Amino acid sequence: MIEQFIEIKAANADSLLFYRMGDFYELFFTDAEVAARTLGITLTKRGQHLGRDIPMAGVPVHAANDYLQKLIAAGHRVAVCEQVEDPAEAKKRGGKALVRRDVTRLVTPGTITEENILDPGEPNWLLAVGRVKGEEKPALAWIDISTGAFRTATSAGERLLSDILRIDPREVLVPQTLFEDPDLRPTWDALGRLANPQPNALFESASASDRICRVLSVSTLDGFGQFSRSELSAMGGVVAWVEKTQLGARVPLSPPQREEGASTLFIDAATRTSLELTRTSGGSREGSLLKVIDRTVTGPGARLLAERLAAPLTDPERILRRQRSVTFLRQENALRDGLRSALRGVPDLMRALSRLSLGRGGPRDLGAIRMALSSGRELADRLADVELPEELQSARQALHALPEEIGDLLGKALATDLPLLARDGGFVGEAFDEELDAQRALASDSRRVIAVMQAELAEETAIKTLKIRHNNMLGYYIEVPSSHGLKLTEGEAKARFIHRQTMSNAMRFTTTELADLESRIADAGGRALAIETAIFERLVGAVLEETECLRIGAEALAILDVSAALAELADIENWCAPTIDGSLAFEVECGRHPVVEAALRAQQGDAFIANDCTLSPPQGAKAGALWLLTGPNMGGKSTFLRQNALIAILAQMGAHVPATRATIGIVDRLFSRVGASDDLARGRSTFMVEMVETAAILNQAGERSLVILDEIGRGTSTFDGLSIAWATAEHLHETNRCRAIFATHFHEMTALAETLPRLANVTMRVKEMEGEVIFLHQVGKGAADRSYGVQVARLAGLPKSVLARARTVLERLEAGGASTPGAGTLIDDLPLFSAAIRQAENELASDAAPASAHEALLAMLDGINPDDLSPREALETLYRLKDVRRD
Ligand SMILES: Nc1ncnc2c1ncn2[C@@H]1O[C@H](COP(=O)(O)OP(=O)(O)OP(=O)(O)O)[C@@H](O)[C@H]1O
Repeated sequence: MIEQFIEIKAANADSLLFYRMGDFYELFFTDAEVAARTLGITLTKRGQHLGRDIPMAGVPVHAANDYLQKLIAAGHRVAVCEQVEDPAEAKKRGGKALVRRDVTRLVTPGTITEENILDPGEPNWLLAVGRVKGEEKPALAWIDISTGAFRTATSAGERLLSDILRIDPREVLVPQTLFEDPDLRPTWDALGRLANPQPNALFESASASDRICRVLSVSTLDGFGQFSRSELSAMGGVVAWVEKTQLGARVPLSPPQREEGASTLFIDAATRTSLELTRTSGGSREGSLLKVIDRTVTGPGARLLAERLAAPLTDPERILRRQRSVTFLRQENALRDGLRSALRGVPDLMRALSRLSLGRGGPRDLGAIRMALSSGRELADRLADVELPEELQSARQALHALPEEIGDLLGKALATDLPLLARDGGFVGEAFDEELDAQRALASDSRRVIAVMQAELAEETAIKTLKIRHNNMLGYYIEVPSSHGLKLTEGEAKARFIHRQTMSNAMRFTTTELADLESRIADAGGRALAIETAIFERLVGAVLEETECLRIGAEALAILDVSAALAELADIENWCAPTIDGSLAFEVECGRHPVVEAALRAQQGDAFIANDCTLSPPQGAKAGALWLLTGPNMGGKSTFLRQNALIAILAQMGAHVPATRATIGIVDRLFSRVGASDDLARGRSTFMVEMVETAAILNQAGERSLVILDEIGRGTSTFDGLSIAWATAEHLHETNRCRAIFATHFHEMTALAETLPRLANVTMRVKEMEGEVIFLHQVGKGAADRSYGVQVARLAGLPKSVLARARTVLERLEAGGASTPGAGTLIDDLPLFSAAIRQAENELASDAAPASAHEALLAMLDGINPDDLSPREALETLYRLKDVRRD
């Protein structure tokens, strides 16, 4: 057996092998060790191989899905190996012949379909990258086999990572040569375990067309548009992987849809992470913008919302088409409520359809389609006779076009309570199939028929205590007390009653009639199941015939859900419909940050303070404005920066926005540099990360971009930082000419307003009362004169002694007037240093023993608090120490 395992494992080396043995999937060797570690199951051993114990671990078949889920989540792939022949067949080959086994399915993160493994609100994209020689730009193709969605796009080297992150796939297939391309190394490193290198052959562009045509059952791809060879390579790769993992099952793919690069707002990887659109920077959905705005009531709706949020549009007409649906449903309260309650509980039609198509579906999936069809009809009725905006009109049309006859057929065929698996039977309702009803009647009538037979036999034999019973060994039998048993073994009765067993106090018999009845009952059960299985296949076939129509209907349901959800959100949260046009305007009146606002509300803290933002080209100017935002720590600068970026995203995804009024001239690229984090894995310090991201912005932002920059240059010395921030602001203004907000603690930069005409100074207001600062969170014209860092440090709980010392240092620094006075002056002025130095100098002057000079230096060192020193001050202190030693 272990030889069979080794052979199958060798063909699936990069997967954990689930090897079916009875009611368990067993894992052996290192697979067993990995599984035991990941799943917390017991590691045992079974036999020996090459003189060593074979490690083994197993999971029960009935609970395999839960274990699969954990292994997939941990980034593993699993090959499920089943028995592929009847044990009886194997026996025919010889007593010891092993039952044939083979891999029947490869489970990988991007190819799962199980309802309990999938998240209902998230798509499960499998993505492939392709790039052929002679074509510079890599292409992407991605499929969600749980719904059949199939997309493709052309990317570019520098934006490959951001494009991949926008799609947010569960698995990324990469041709081996691209995986080894040093230029793309950082992309694969950033993707980590998601990237799955595969042999180049999988991505052969020449054979890709045929493969895709075969899967889509078409003779040519021409009808779907012209694809580049790189696109074909990516599409071929992703389709080949689906075929490989699904091992021949028919995948219900929809025709490939091309996404034009310029049609979506470009959001680079760092921006996407820092804005926490669909996940927080910690990776969780909780606390993301998506979580806060999601009011959808169905899984497909939640997925569509996430998709729209991840890829806002850049065509005003397409945006407005979506926005009009939201505005309409916002006004039509009653209709919206009705739609939402009808949508609640509508099952996930596409996922059910996909499972049926892959041969992994069951009666409940048919039930889901039955229910989705009847809900679709109900929703279409609700929308009938209403004057709808264009997008909703198309949705209504799609719902009207849903195949009524399939709904009726399923309605008639299916019972109310449905089992998970077809082989469990009992899912076809009564009066659907005569033969089935007859067989069922026979099976269920058996009790009555047996009771009648028992009464007749008791009368005939005059044995009142005669019973007909059943057990697994004998099946049905007649039982009489021993005292009567002999009667049945003599005379005429002997011919009729066939002796089966003698017990201590009873004897058991059967008759030809009873045996007949028994086999009829057993057959009836089997026959009923066979009829049901055939009906199941017929129903699945009929449903799959209508795949295209059902898919369009499912999309319509998702669109209704998203539009109604965004309308509900806008209504409850009091958002406004932004004006969208092709200008360079950016006007937000009373804008809010939806996530911070929700958090403040949840904490029952202060109300969120709304703020205006105007980045439209100032009078007479051709390019947008640059706001230089100063203000205290904790004043709300980052919140303000982010909220304006989020408003642009929400506006361009077609939603209403958290403001009282907004006009957004299309933004084509959005960049943000907010918050600092190091990237130790890639050997980059915090400052380095900041500079790399700033470089990306300065090199890419154009007139139509929106840029938000938070505290550029804080990770280095004051002068260096200020110089970089200064030059960056000038570059943004003069060269990039984009709309931008630049937050900084370098108050010196406010002087730039004198030379840069489109730059305006704004500040977060604070009030000082009895030495305390009160953050007003209000943005107003002008510049801040200080950062209130020490006050914020107090709020954070820094020790009192440190705060007192910091205040003294600050006072001296401010009195000095310069931004970084020489540390020498400071040391002289501030008591701790001067005391330490004086002590050291005294001790050296009095010709103290070297030990005491040493101690004096130690005392000086004790007096230094490195956190309080700027790099320059630190250097000066060092010289000072050296000087003391020289003296
Ligand atoms: N407009 C607002 N209304 C009410 N509270 C706000 C507002 N903006 C920010 N806050 C509150 O102030 C906190 C700090 O905001 P934020 O992080 O934006 O400040 P900051 O100026 O960027 O601080 P730092 O300079 O220290 O990074 C937020 O967590 C939030 O609780």
